[in-house]
Amino acid sequence: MKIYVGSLNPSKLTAVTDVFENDTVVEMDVDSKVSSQPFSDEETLEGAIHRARECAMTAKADLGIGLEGGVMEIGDDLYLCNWGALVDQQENIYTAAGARIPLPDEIHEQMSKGLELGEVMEKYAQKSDVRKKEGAVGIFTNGQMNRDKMFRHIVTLLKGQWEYDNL
Ligand SMILES: O=P(O)(O)OP(=O)(O)OP(=O)(O)OC[C@H]1O[C@@H](n2cnc3c(O)ncnc32)[C@H](O)[C@@H]1O
Ligand SMILES: [Mg+2]
Repeated sequence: MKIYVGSLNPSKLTAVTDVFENDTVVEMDVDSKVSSQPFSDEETLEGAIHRARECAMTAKADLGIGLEGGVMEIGDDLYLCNWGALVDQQENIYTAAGARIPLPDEIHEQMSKGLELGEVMEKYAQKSDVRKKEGAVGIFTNGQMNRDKMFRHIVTLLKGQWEYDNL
C-alpha cells in the first residue's frame, strides 16, 4: 500500500514507517486547519482528521494518516495530548489517542501567554528541535518515552482498527 502522512516532522514519519514496515510511506506537507498549538482534545483530534483527509484525497494514496500534538486542561493542570487519524479511500475515518502526562506549571504559564509548546520546550530544556526528537514527553519522562514511540502507539491503534474492518 501507499500511505501518505500529513507532516514533515521526522518523529511522525518514523512512527508510521515503523508500523507500516511493508508499505510505502510518503510524507506530505498539509494544513491541519486548526491553530498551530491546539489547546483541547477536540481541536487536536480535528487537526489529525484534517491532515489525514487531505492525504487520503491524493489520488495515489491508499491510506492517509494525520498525527497532531496538542495540550488540554483538566482542572488547573495542563496535559500533553496527542491524536491520530487514518482515512481510507472509502472515506472511513479511524481515530486514536496517545498517552497523556501533566506538564509543569511553568510550561502551563508560558503556554497560556500564547506560546507554542515546541518553542517553550526548547528554552526549558536548553535543546534545539525537541519537537522533532524526544519531545516534551521524552524530557518529562527522563527519556523513558519519546515522541516517535508515542506516535508509534497511536499508529498501531489506527492500523489495528482499520485491519479489523478490512482484512
Ligand atoms: O510539522 P508538524 O507535523 O506540524 O509537527 P509539530 O512538531 O509542529 O507538531 P504538532 O503540530 O503536532 O504539535 C502542535 C504544537 O505542539 C508542539 N508539540 C506537541 N507535542 C510536543 C512535544 O512532545 N514536544 C515538543 N513540542 C510539542 C509542536 O511543536 C507544535 O508547536
Ligand atoms: Mg505543527
